[in-house]
Amino acid sequence: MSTAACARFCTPLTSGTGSSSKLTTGTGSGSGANMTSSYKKKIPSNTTNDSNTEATFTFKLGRATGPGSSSVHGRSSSNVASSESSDPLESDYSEEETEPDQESVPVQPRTNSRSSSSATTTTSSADHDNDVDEEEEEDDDEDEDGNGRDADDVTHDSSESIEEDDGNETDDEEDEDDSEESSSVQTAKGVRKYHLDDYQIIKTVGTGTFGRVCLCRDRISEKYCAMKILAMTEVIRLKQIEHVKNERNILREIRHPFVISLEWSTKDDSNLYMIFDYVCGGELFTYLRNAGKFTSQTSNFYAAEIVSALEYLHSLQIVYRDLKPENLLINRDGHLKITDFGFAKKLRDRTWTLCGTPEYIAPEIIQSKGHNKAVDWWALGVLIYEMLVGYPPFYDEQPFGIYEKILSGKIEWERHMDPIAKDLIKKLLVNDRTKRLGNMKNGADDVKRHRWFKHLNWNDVYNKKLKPPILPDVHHDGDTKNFDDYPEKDWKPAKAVDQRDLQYFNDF
Ligand SMILES: Nc1ncnc2c1ncn2[C@@H]1O[C@H](COP(=O)(O)OP(=O)(O)OP(=O)(O)O)[C@@H](O)[C@H]1O
Repeated sequence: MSTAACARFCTPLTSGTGSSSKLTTGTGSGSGANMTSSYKKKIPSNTTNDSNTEATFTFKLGRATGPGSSSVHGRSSSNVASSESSDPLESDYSEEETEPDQESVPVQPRTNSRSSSSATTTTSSADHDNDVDEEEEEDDDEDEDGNGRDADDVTHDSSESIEEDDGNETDDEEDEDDSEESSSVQTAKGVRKYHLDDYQIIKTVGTGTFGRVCLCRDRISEKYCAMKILAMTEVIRLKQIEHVKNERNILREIRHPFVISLEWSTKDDSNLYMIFDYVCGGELFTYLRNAGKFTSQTSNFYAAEIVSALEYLHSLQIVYRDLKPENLLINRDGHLKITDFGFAKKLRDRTWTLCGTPEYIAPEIIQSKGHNKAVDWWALGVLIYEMLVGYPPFYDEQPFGIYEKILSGKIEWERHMDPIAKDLIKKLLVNDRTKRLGNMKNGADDVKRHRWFKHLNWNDVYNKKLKPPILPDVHHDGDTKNFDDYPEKDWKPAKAVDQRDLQYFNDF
């Protein structure tokens, strides 16, 4: 999330940084959100372009990143998450095999507006050659990956993964200590008693729907960290309790070189806190908007690290559901860290929650068919396209228009696009998820064996042996130049919740 990323975590601000969005929940496909807000966002100066251009964004569903969009650099995308019940705990009813079309789906708009330098981010329509592809091209069936395997030849197996009865049940025992503002945690160096006061808050580096993310410094280890602060009142109001608990629970379970590491989490009467490693290079989104588009080689590097992470998450039956450049941070060493697990979910079967960001939503989510890890492979196809072209394949001013385009299966291709990358994108953006690369019998292996990745040694990818195409301009581990500035005085202390509401977070 970034500035505009005020979607799920919208701590009340008095002005400014994008969290003052007006959010109205609606029903239906998620296009009914009325969310208007605007703010100014400044792209950090040390990325590809050095100018600190300011741009104003309007929050709405969908992001202004389409071809020919006047604000092609900006993104006003929204996260959408469905929930129907008036019970704030029932923000995600996927455990029940609810008839999907019975759902009424209040929308959690996400406002990931982004700005970037106008000098470098204009997507030229001149090199955007509208060669409308009606799903298949003549050579498509002949396309084989490096191992002579054609995606469509792979045994189809929608292999639904297993959804847990309740993704939050497992932690009750361990959580006894975590219900206070301090807790003891076993670390590599022994047991450490953590306390919120151990962290000196330095600066806000990001905002979200329920709060903000701050750079802070651990007074004990002197390490820089990122502290995500979520106002409980907002989490309850937006019925995102289960999503937030999912996020914490899943993050506690996972460890991967390209996934953000959760160090500790706690709460007080007003807020939930999650402490992460601080990733000082900023968002991939910023680099992409400043560059306009990435080369095939650069896109390949980032895609490979994401494939490695998705394979890992899916092996744990975790579906991520929010893949997009805003949620990909670049570390000081140039490697990726996937952040924001607010929509991640442990699966036992399909899930029905409408969530994600319009441009990256898979058709089966729009159609309320129930979805599984295949949605992440779809989003990977969208992401690779966006990296190579500079804007997403399905774009419209309105979310409904985006959804129509996603369902139509039509993609416009640039004439000079790398044909091998194009082949992979086509095999990921397959509407029928049982035929989508990554979601068939061989899982992620089918993606890894695609010709676009054939030069890669996947162990080298995992071990960060590939040379990163971009090294962030960072002077020290606590450098914030790659993030926007947020007026700190705008932050009001979150209201304390009463004891009854506090119980919702007993196991946080
Ligand atoms: N570990 C981190 N290191 C550095 N910056 C971070 C880190 N985690 C998050 N950020 C910054 O804060 C922003 C918000 O974080 P995140 O997306 O996790 O919050 P969110 O509240 O879930 O957002 P949203 O409401 O869009 O879902 C990120 O986009 C990023 O710019």
